[in-house]
Amino acid sequence: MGGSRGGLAGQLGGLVRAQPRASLGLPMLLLGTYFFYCLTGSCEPLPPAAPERPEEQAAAGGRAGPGSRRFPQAIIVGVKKGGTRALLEFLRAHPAVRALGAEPHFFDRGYEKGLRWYRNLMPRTLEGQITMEKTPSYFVTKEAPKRIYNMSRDTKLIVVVRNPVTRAISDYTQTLSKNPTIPSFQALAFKNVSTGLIDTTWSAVRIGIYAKHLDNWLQYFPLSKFLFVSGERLVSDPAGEMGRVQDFLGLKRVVTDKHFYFNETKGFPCLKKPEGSSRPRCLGKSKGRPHPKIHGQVIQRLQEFYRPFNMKFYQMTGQDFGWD
Ligand SMILES: Nc1ncnc2c1ncn2[C@@H]1O[C@H](COP(=O)(O)OS(=O)(=O)O)[C@@H](OP(=O)(O)O)[C@H]1O
Repeated sequence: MGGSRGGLAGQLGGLVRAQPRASLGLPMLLLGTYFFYCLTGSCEPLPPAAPERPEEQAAAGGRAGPGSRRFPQAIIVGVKKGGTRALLEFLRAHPAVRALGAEPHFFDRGYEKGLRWYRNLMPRTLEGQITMEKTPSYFVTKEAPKRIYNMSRDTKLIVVVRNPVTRAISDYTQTLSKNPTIPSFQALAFKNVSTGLIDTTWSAVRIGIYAKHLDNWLQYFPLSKFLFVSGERLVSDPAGEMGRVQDFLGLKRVVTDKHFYFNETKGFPCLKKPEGSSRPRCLGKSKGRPHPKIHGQVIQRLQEFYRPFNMKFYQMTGQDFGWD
């Protein structure tokens, strides 16, 4: 008996003695987990949640809307001045697409804020809906492919491309509108006007060397993850190009020619019923603005400069964009 009482006491004693170890061990484990969590950048304070759409707020009686915030399954990664805003707005007319309106610039300028911060920016989606965002500068950001791959290797990537010469002029037009005292287009485009040497360090020129940038992306993503949208066809045949985009995203072809009309004043296709509105709407004044007149010889020289890069790009993508 005594032995068994001793045994019981011993067992109890063992438990009692074991307790301080357990009570120290658990906080240590929690602390360790927390530090590991912080090291991965996940414990930073979250930004305010993305604003809900009015109809979501109403449906939830003024509280946070239904659905959940997810990482985008598809991103419009480029190119600047390619027609990325038009594509995003056309996609938003699809009920299964929820897209962030502003450009988050997460994978180029805001990566240190962490993936949770990024996800929290996204609009809420319901089952069957996809989340999207567009930031055209990702296409020329060295680190972007790796960062997006680390978020999800299944991310679908859309690139809207446009004749690199027209794209460069469009880019210059935008800079000029913000700063009217900048040098002329030709002064910036050439290193030496008399020899016709192009200045490839000027971003308006560099962005248009699509083959070089695509090469960087192909180190991480196979070609099957990309869709290349023709910026020219997005203007001349928006419904046709949108058909390809919806197929690529695995969506029903809901956005069709019935959604568009050509606005003569704007000189561009516009949506009959944009997202959240029953009235027709064209893109803003900064989209589709007149370009300054550039000398024919300057355009020709640039066209020559881009030709080999364009050929390489057609070869890489298996698509002839008809710029040459
Ligand atoms: N439907 C429609 N309406 C208006 N504009 C249209 C449309 N479709 C394509 N585009 C072309 O989009 C060009 C701007 O491209 P982005 O939206 O990619 O520019 S940005 O990088 O986001 O600043 C813009 O370039 P600019 O013409 O130089 O202004 C347009 O040519």
